[in-house]
Amino acid sequence: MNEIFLGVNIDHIATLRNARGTAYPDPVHAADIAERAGADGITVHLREDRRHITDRDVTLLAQTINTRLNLEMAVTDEMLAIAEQIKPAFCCLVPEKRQELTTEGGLDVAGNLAAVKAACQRLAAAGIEVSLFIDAQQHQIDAALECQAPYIEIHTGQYAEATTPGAVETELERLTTGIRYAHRQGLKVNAGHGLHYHNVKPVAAIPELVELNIGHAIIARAAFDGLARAVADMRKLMLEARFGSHTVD
Ligand SMILES: CC(=O)[C@@H](O)[C@H](O)COP(=O)(O)O
Ligand SMILES: NCC(=O)COP(=O)(O)O
Repeated sequence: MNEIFLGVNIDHIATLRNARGTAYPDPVHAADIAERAGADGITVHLREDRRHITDRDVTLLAQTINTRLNLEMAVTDEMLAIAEQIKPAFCCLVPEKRQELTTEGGLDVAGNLAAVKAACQRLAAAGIEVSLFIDAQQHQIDAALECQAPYIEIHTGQYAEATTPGAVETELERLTTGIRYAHRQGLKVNAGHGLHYHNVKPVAAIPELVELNIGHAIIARAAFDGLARAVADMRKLMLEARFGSHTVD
């Protein structure tokens, strides 16, 4: 049974900082705490409107973290140029609309094949591992294969927003089917969006998954329990789901 890795998204440390325009809390400090608490990677979403993570944050994180940086970004020349300059370990290409509160769905790779394929080639040429943030739909998975992206990240938002046990089960089955299909095609499969302490275990238990990227719920829990404890508790749940509770201290 393979390990399941935790990418901690620290966007909303920057949301709190930007709320007052202070220098604190600093995402660079948050990344250090998260890594020391067990994060296997740090994820940030550099949005076109810089509503939270800024270019300064991405530059300093790339220079200071000890694990690996996963830069989420839209498929634009501006962001591609930033990625080529920063050279994060990973770039996750995500859809973006200025008016959205948060990411609302997966990237339409199938409908934008030429642009996404060109972006993947540009990032690969810069030595960056590319992940495509997509819904668990076969045609999007097939399009990701056509772009020769080594990774995909399956959008778990609909699963997270399901409100009845039946809907949760239906969404989990849909995720599992897509993840298994993608894995069989040779893709490395991550997942994320909307995962929290009460819905993460069924997703973490899917054996074909490599990594979960989780942010909002961890940062929210950190407001009460501290960031180190919030990260450690999430990682413990994930490992329990994958390996059973007897193996996690
Ligand atoms: C792509 C994704 O699902 C998350 O990384 C999300 O985009 C976090 O950023 P926001 O909270 O600004 O949406
Ligand atoms: N790609 C998902 C991510 O990085 C974090 O999403 P969320 O946990 O903040 O919803």
